[in-house]
Amino acid sequence: MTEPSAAPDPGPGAAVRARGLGHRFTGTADLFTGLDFDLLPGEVVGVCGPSGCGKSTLLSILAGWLAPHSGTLEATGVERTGWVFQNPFGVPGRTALDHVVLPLLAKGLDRSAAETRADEAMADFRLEAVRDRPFRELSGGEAQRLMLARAVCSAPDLLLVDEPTAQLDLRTAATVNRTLGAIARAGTIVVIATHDPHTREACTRVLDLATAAAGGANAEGGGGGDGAGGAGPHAGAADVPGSGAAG
Ligand SMILES: Nc1ncnc2c1ncn2[C@@H]1O[C@H](COP(=O)(O)OP(=O)(O)OP(=O)(O)O)[C@@H](O)[C@H]1O
Repeated sequence: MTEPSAAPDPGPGAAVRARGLGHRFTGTADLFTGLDFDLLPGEVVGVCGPSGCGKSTLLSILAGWLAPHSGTLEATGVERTGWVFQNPFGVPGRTALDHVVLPLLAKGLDRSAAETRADEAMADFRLEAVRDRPFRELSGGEAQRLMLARAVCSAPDLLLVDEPTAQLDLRTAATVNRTLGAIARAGTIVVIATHDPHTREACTRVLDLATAAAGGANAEGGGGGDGAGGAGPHAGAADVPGSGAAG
């Protein structure tokens, strides 16, 4: 199988460390409590649990948009964070290609080099056919994959992705999972909120918020990939053998 070309160049040594992390909103019960985990480059971490358990909330905390109600979160070496929403916004009249080229132009590439790189990233997400279509004509799944391709071109240290396969057929979903695994292996910390058992299977590690809601239990478990472990307090990438992600 050909390795997807997505090859971000994140800064060295990115890490996220959570201790005793918990959150509830004003007037709500605890969504999760006592979460301990470390995130290191090379991992694809699945955030799982039933609807409303706090997956997107945890992504907001990881992004630094929301302060946790309890516990601490330390991020070191994380200079760029990418977040791909389930229903992303784009510029309706601009082409798909324009959306992916933009961060590359911002990084200083000329238009030709930026288009070459953008085409590679779009191919990784099976978007060749919509390259020159305006954003308003894209399906929900295409629009989300487009934002994934764009995020990859921004070379984030930390990539947060909300339900990347919810709108996709099995084959396209497998491509997305494989590409996210390749992005992680290239040095990005990838965190995916998901209900999809195949995506969960492709993760190197899983944070199960259904467990965390019970109150302080360490919620980590292995993803499916290579039977990766990571269970146990403070488990980090050192506990995760191999890549496991979406081979
Ligand atoms: N700003 C807010 N104020 C109050 N409650 C909120 C706020 N944001 C989210 N919630 C509630 O917190 C809970 C967790 O929401 P969140 O979006 O994190 O869940 P989720 O696990 O991502 O759900 P889904 O799988 O359905 O996307 C929900 O009950 C939601 O209604």
